[in-house]
Amino acid sequence: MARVLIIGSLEAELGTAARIAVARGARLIVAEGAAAGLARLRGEGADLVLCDVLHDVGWLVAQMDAERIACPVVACGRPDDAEAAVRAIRAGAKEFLPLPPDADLIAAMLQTVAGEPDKPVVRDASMTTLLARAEQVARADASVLITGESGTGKEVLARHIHAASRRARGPFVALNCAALPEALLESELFGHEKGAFSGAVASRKGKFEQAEGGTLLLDEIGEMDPRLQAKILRAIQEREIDRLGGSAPVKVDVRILAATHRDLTIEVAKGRFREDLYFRLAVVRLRIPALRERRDDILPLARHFAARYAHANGLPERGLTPAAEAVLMAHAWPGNVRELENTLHRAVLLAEGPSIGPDAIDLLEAAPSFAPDAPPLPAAFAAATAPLAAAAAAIAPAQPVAALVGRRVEEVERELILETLSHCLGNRTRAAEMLGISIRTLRNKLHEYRAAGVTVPPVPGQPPYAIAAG
Ligand SMILES: Nc1ncnc2c1ncn2[C@@H]1O[C@H](COP(=O)(O)OP(=O)(O)OP(=O)(O)O)[C@@H](O)[C@H]1O
Repeated sequence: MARVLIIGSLEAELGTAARIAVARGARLIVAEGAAAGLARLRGEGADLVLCDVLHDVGWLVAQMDAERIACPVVACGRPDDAEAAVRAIRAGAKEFLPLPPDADLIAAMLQTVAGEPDKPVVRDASMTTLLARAEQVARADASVLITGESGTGKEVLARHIHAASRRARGPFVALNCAALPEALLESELFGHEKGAFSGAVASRKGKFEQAEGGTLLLDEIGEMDPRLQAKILRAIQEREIDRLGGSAPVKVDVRILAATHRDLTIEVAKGRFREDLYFRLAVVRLRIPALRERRDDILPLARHFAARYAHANGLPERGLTPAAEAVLMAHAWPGNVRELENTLHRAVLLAEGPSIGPDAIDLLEAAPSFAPDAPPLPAAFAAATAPLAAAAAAIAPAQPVAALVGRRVEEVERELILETLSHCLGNRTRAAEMLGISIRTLRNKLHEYRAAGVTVPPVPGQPPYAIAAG
C-alpha cells in the first residue's frame, strides 16, 4: 500500500487527487504546509509527496536532501502555469501534476512509486513450484532469503510474499543495502535522533520503524558491512533496534525478507558474511532460476509486458509474430526478466503493423550492465507533462546527435553521468533517477571514474565518509 503525503489544502483540487489516491488503495497523510509535511516525513515516511506549488517545493526538496529523506516529490498546480511548473522541477520536484488531476495519472504514479505488485507471471514448472512454496511460507512469520541473478524478480517475489502474508495490510518497505555507504545505510535502517551527526537536524525513523507491522526487504544483503550485519542480527533476535544517538532501544514488529545475487554460503566461508546472521535469514531459502533456465516463462512474460506497455502508452494491444517469438526464445537473456521487459517495452514502441514482428525486437541495446532498474514512467505521465517538457527544452536545448558522431559511447556516457550529477548538486539518488539507471550502477561508474583519476562531484552535505564512499 503506497503512502502518499499531500501538502496543501484538501478543500482545493488537491482534495480530488487525495480521493483518487485513496480509491486506488493508497494510505493518505495530509500536511497543511511544507514544514508540517517535512515533520510527517521524518516521523512516518512516505512513498510519494504531492505538494501544491503554492507551497515552497524548493525548500522542502532541499531539506529532504539535507536530511537524506529519499522520496519523490511531485509538484501540483494549474496546467497553464508553466512557470511554476518549471520552477518546481528546477527546485528538484520529480514531476509536475496538472490539476484537476487525471485518475489514470494518479494510478500510474502510485504504480511507479510503490511498484504496486502484479502477481508474478510464471509458467515454467520450476517457477510454479517456487511460487507455491513462497505462498506457503508467506503465512508464517519466518525470515526468507531470496537468491537469484540480477533482474530475475527477487523483489517481485518479496512483494508477493508480503501480499500473501497476514501482514499484507501493513507496509512493505524495501531498502537496497548496496546503494548507500555504511554510515548512511545505518541511519537509513535504524533512524537517528536529533544531533546524532552533523546534518541530523531532527530525529527520524529508519526503515525498521517505517515497516512496523509489515515487511522489510533487505535487498543486496550480501553487500552489507559486517558491523551492520551484527546490528541486523540483534534487531532480528531481540526485536528491537537502537536509533543512532538514541538512549533507549525501540521495539519493532517487522518480518524480514532478504535478497541477494550472491551465494551467501561462499561469503560465509570467506568470512565476509556472519554465519549466525545467515542462519537467521535463511530459515526459508528461495532460489529464483535465471530466465535462461526457465524457458517456458519467456513467452508468457513477453506477452504480459507487450500488453502492459501497449496499455501504458495508449497503444492497441498486439500479439507477437511466430518469427518474433523465435527471436525471443533464441536469446540467452543475461539481464533476465528486466532485460526482457525493456526489450518488449521498446518493441511495443517500435513495432509497425497489426502485430509485433522480429524487426521490433532490438536486443543490441539491452546491455545488462546498464539496464535501468525501474520501469520508465508510464507514457500517460509524459503526455500530461509534455508542455512542461517543451518549456524545459526551451531552457536547455538538446545537443544535436550529429555533434556526437565520432565520439566513443563510453566517453559520452561519462560526460552525461558527470553532468547530470553536477546538475543534481551531487545527489546520487536524483541523478540515478534522472539517468534511468540504478543507484548501484551509478556508484560503480563513479568508482571507475575516480579510479581513472576523474574528479567526481562530492555528495551534498559532505560528511567525509560520504565523499570517500561516493
Ligand atoms: N515473474 C514476473 N512477472 C512479472 N514481472 C516480473 C517478474 N519477474 C520480474 N519481473 C519484472 O522484472 C523487473 C526486475 O524484477 P526485480 O526488480 O524484482 O528483480 P531483482 O531480481 O530484484 O533485480 P536486482 O537484483 O537487480 O534488484 C521488474 O520490473 C519486475 O516487475
